[in-house]
Amino acid sequence: SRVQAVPPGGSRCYGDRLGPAACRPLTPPPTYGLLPASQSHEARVARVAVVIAGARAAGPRVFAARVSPLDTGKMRSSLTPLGPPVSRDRIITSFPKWYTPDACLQLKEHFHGQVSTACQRRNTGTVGLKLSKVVVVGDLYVGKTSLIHRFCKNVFDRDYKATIGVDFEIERFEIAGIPFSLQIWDTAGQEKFKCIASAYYRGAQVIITAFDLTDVQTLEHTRQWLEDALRENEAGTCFIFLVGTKKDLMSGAACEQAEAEAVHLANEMQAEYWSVSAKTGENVKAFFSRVAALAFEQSVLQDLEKRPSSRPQVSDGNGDLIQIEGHSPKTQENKRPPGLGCC
Ligand SMILES: Nc1nc2c(ncn2[C@@H]2O[C@H](COP(=O)(O)OP(=O)(O)OP(=O)(O)O)[C@@H](O)[C@H]2O)c(=O)[nH]1
Repeated sequence: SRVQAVPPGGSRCYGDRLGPAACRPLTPPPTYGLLPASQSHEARVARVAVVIAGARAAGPRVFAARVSPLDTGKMRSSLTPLGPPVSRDRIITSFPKWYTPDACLQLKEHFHGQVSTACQRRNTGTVGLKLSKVVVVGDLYVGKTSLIHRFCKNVFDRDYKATIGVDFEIERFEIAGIPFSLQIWDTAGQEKFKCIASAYYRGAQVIITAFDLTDVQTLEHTRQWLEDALRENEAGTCFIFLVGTKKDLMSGAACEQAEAEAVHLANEMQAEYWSVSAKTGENVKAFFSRVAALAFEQSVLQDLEKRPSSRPQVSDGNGDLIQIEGHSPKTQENKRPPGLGCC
């Protein structure tokens, strides 16, 4: 594809086939994000176009490096608790439940004991200041963008506008009294944009593989999407979700059949299964609350694990205390590496 110039304030569009009308408008970069807030929106749009153009010439790695979501240095400062309070429906006080016990990552109903204690003592380290990365992948037209927009903006657009490359939203929560943010990456399902989108898979704490409940082929393709996303991440570090979209278009036996197939595949993938509808909003909030809670808990546990003082101490026989190396603060409650299924 040829790289096109982006008109000031116009759409993000650099494919041959898609005209500006077919493209999603560029989300204005967040002020704490990748580009200086002092620039006008037009200037920032133009700069994104330049970055994209450079990246297309040099390959997706460079693109990822230039605007890497892992470069959170600038983001941290603005994610301090000084921001506006989170909206009520982003406040999570009890551990959100799974969709089905037949394919869920954790069957427990409460936060891990050590996490609850750390939250009560406001002793969650840097967790409240970090962004947890969530990547949404899946075939074109399955409804990835619609799902994200329903959750983040509470809107639904019936018209299809292909995602070009990637886009992201940041959603702030308060979990067990601690601020927590998800950075939700929407990736393009179209094959020709895959190389750009895949440059953003790295560093994901959560991978959401989406398929259309009305199209069984899109379910079959989720294996490949997951494989591609996992290739960019360390084994066993990601929570995996399999999400069937457009639930409003399914009912009765057909829905049960589609869900049964999906649950079967979710178990093979070690994923948690959810059915949602971006159109009606069914299960959308519950799903993202579950994502946020699992990611939050894992982040707190990892933070506790890193602290030398959290390691248990035993006497060395001479009256001195020594720390037990490599001991995890996790208890029986959470024995497996976070991210692996534990039903
Ligand atoms: N009925 C119904 N339609 C939906 C739902 N979610 C998405 N759609 C429609 O499905 C089409 C594709 O949705 P998108 O969200 O753009 O799909 P996408 O997966 O982001 O597509 P790409 O950006 O090309 O990867 C749009 O016309 C949406 O209106 C849903 O829950 N119910």
